[in-house]
This record gives sequence, C-alpha cells and structure tokens, in this order.
Amino acid sequence: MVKAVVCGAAGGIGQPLSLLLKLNPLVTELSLYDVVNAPGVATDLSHINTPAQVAGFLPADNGAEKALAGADLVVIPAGVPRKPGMTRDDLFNVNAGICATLAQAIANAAPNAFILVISNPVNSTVPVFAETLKKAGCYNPKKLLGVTTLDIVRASTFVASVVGQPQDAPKYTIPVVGGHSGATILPLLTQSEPKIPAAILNDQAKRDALVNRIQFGGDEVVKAKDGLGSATLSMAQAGAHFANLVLQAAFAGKTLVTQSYIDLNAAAGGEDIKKEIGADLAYFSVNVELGRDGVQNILPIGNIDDQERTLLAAAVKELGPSIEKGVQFTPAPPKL
Ligand SMILES: NC(=O)C1=CN([C@@H]2O[C@H](COP(=O)(O)OP(=O)(O)OC[C@H]3O[C@@H](n4cnc5c(N)ncnc54)[C@H](O)[C@@H]3O)[C@@H](O)[C@H]2O)C=CC1
Ligand SMILES: O=C([O-])CC(=O)C(=O)O
Repeated sequence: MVKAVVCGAAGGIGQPLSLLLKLNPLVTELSLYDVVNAPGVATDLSHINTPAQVAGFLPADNGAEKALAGADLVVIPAGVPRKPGMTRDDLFNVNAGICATLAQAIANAAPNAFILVISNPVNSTVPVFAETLKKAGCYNPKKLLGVTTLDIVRASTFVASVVGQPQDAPKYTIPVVGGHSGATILPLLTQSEPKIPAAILNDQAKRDALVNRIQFGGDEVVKAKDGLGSATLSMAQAGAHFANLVLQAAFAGKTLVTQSYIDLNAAAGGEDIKKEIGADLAYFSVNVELGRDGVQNILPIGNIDDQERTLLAAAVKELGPSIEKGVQFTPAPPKL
C-alpha cells in the first residue's frame, strides 16, 4: 500500500502530475490538496479505472493534514509560477511562505514521508523545507528531494536535436548537477551516454548554445506562454518520472541513480562533493543512489573538463546566496 499526495494539485503542473500518479501501478491511494478545486480534480481522476483511490481536500477543516495523513510520498508543485521578465528568485517571498506552511503540515501528519519539492526557486525552497522540518523535530535529509529532473529531460532532448537525431532523445542520458536556475544548472555534456560527437563539443559556438538552452529552457517556455505561466506539462512528466524512481527504490526493492538537489549531509559522499566543487555548500544537485530509505549514497560528480569546471565555479557562486536565503527565511506570523 502506497499513499501519494500532491500539494498544489489543481494547478498547471498539479493536474497532469496527479493524472500521471493515478496511472502509476505502485500508487494505491492518491490524495490531492490545493486551496482551490482539489475535490473536483479528484472526482474527475477517480473515474479512471486504475487501482489508486483518489480523494481531494481544501484547507477548510484541517484539510491539509487530512490529505497528508499517513502519506508515503508528497509531491509539491504548490505556489506561483513566473511571468515574462521575472526570475525564479522573484517567486521566493510568496512560495517560501507556502512551502513553510506545507512543511509544517507534513511534519504534523506525515513525518516519515518522502518530500519532492517542485515549487520555485528550488535552490531556496528546499532549505525552507529543511529548516521548518528541523524546527518540528522530524527532518530526515535522506527523504527531502529537490526535483531537478526537468533539466535532465531537457538536456537529452536538446542534445539529441543538436546531434541531428531528435527522435533519439530517450536514448541520451546527460547528468545535470548544481541547482535549478540559470547558471546554477550544470549539464555535464562530456559525460553524455551515448557520447556527443567531438565535432559538436569542440565547436565552441554550438557547445555554448547547447549549454545555454539547457540552463535557460525554463525561460523559453515562459516566453512562449507569454504571461500564462511556465512549464507545466513537461514538468508534470519529469515530476512523475522522478516520483516513480523514488517509489521504485522505496517500495519495489530497486537501487537507482539519478540527480536531485539535496542536503549534502544526507548520506556518505557529501563531504567528497564539497571537495570536488571546492566549496562548503550545504545543498547541491548531485548523483544520488536511491534505496528503500531514500538517499543511501551520494556519488561523485566525476571527470569534467575545463569548460565544465568554469561553469561549476559560476554555479557555486550563485548557489551560495540562494541557499542562505532559504535557510534564513522566517515565515510571517499568522494574521489574527
Ligand atoms: N522544479 C521545476 O523544475 C519546476 C518548478 N516549477 C514551479 O512549480 C510551481 C507551480 O507551477 P504551476 O503549476 O505552473 O503553477 P499554478 O499557478 O498553475 O499552480 C499552482 C497551484 O498551487 C496552488 N497553491 C497555492 N498556494 C497553495 C497552498 N498554500 N497550498 C496548496 N496549494 C497551493 C494554487 O491554487 C495552484 O492550483 C511554481 O513555483 C513553478 O515555478 C515549474 C516548472 C518546473
Ligand atoms: O522556468 C520556470 O520558471 C519554471 C521552471 O523552473 C522550469 O521550467 O525549469
């Protein structure tokens, strides 16, 4: 029996993500929470003939804690998205408050759940979750996972396209480490499997354009949607894929490796990452080995070339203040 919860389930990401989780055979109970329309979305999904039983909750009558009670996995796409001209960091004030509130509700109702954070800016909202859970006395860094999967998905799509084989996108695996915002997104093109042809990697203009497209893929969607939001459908697919990896590791006995933005104290290997990146950052998106209890090992970044080292330095520089902002966040006192 596996209970999954989506917080922000009525939103642009929340609805398709909830649909994809309803289709996941490992999920037996799916609980949807939002400040609007969650019961409606739940009723709609409940007619699909898959095993997961669906229910929807609004804030009234302690709805968040009812939705979360006994959850095994909570996915969080709650919060405001960007409009053209905004950075992800511009979302911090609103979304950090939402994240702190949801973290407290999780601490009260599902202290052992995996928490998958999608709400932006991920570089700061993951620390907000961690600090709130620490204060509540139930912080388990092995189970707090910032979702950076969309960067990995974009990397394989854009690489296949530059290689001239767009239909081969699913065959490409390119690790993406660092964070989830502009220069903090570090695609490790030299570690691509299959290899990217040297003719492309050695063509500076092509390589720069490829890195830039992966780092700023989110802006491409924000611009195309022209004021009506940011990536939702691709994020839902990426989020459901990542949730499935976590579920496979936790409930189907698999050991899997992917990248996620985590607390480097979560498991063995975190101190080695600090040496590799040459900085004492508390959070970084790294290669994580997922098992029954979450992050069971942090794996090295591995060999990178000089260009990637330069990008790494830029990522580290930008990440530090974003992490600090999340750590220092103090939620506004509730209005009386
Ligand atoms: N990690 C990543 O790769 C990505 C992250 N995002 C982020 O995901 C977040 C959601 O994006 P969209 O779904 O497009 O936005 P949206 O506005 O369509 O949906 C957000 C949902 O959250 C709900 N919500 C607001 N406050 C809430 C609360 N206190 N509790 C529960 N639900 C609440 C809203 O009612 C709404 O239904 C944004 O912050 C966005 O920047 C978006 C794309 C990729
Ligand atoms: O760009 C945004 O604001 C949404 C996001 O995180 C992405 O699409 O990667």
